[in-house]
Amino acid sequence: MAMEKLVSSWSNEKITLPESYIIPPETRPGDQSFPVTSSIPVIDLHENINQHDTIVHNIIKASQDYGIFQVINHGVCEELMDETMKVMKELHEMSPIDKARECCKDPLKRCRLYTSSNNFSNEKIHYWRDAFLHPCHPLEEHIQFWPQNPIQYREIVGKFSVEVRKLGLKILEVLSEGLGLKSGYFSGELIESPILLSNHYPACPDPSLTLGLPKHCDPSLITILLQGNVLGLQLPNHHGNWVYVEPISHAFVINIGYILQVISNGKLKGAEHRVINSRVDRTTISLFINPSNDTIIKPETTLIHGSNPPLPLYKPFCYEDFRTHHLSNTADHHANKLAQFMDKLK
Ligand SMILES: O=C(O)CCC(=O)C(=O)O
Ligand SMILES: [Fe+2]
Repeated sequence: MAMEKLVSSWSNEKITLPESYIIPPETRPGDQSFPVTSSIPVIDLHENINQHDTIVHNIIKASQDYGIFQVINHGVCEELMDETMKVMKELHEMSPIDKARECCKDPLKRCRLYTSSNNFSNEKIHYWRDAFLHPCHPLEEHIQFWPQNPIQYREIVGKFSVEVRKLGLKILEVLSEGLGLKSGYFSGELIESPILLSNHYPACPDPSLTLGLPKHCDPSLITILLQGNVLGLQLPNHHGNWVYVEPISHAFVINIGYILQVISNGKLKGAEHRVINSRVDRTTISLFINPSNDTIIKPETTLIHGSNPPLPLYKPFCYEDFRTHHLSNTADHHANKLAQFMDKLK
């Protein structure tokens, strides 16, 4: 990708918004000031304070009702969270030339720096974000292709990826218990390819006209998000009105993705969300717990039997095919091709 296309490469000098970043009126955020919701559960994972059964109950209930919740006392070191955020901000603030050098070391191109939707040249409208992603497990296989600048990148982001992945697996274990699946259900190829992604939304001259990301549901089992302290992440409330997810210091936002929605045969709900831009920079870091490409995704048999009527809501599909549809969906959010793909499966 040409580095000059990154929003961060040109947005400082621009005073007016380029036409191609203006979202059509139907989905444009507009001038309204959105409320910050207080309904999304904040779950304390500290086992000495909360009974294990309470944690299982709260996580399952939040995943059924909202598909999203926040966790505190999650065991990831707060200092490491701050350092990782600092390193990521430094990375996005580097010059385009330095970013090109540091972010493109992987000959297989699994480390990727891109802007908008990853399909920039085919989009009608662009989103106001830059993104950097790479695989993060097993660490020794991938870390050699990560940036060497900022100087601490590999060390800090490596530690962070390991800890956050562990947290993700712990939450999946709680979910499997709550769904009545056997211990260790979420293992092997289902969780084999976690991706670390950092989104950077540079300060925007008019956040009422742009979007950082359109409405979508993550193509993961779950996503663990560190959203920093700037408002941006939104989801529809029970009335269908957009509300902000509250930034809570050192909490992680946990999203249920489409893949878990399918495996649970609709018992858990993938959370739809979008990102609003801000007049100040916003950087976020997500870890997506993803299956490997050739994994066949389908509703778990025991969960089909537990449904009423006991029918699968989704047909089996290959994760790689799903990813392809997901990417084209984000590129052209009017066509909503992913929704079509999911409908076809029913
Ligand atoms: O940056 C955020 O707040 C959320 C990002 C997101 O939804 C995504 O990358 O899928
Ligand atoms: Fe997302």
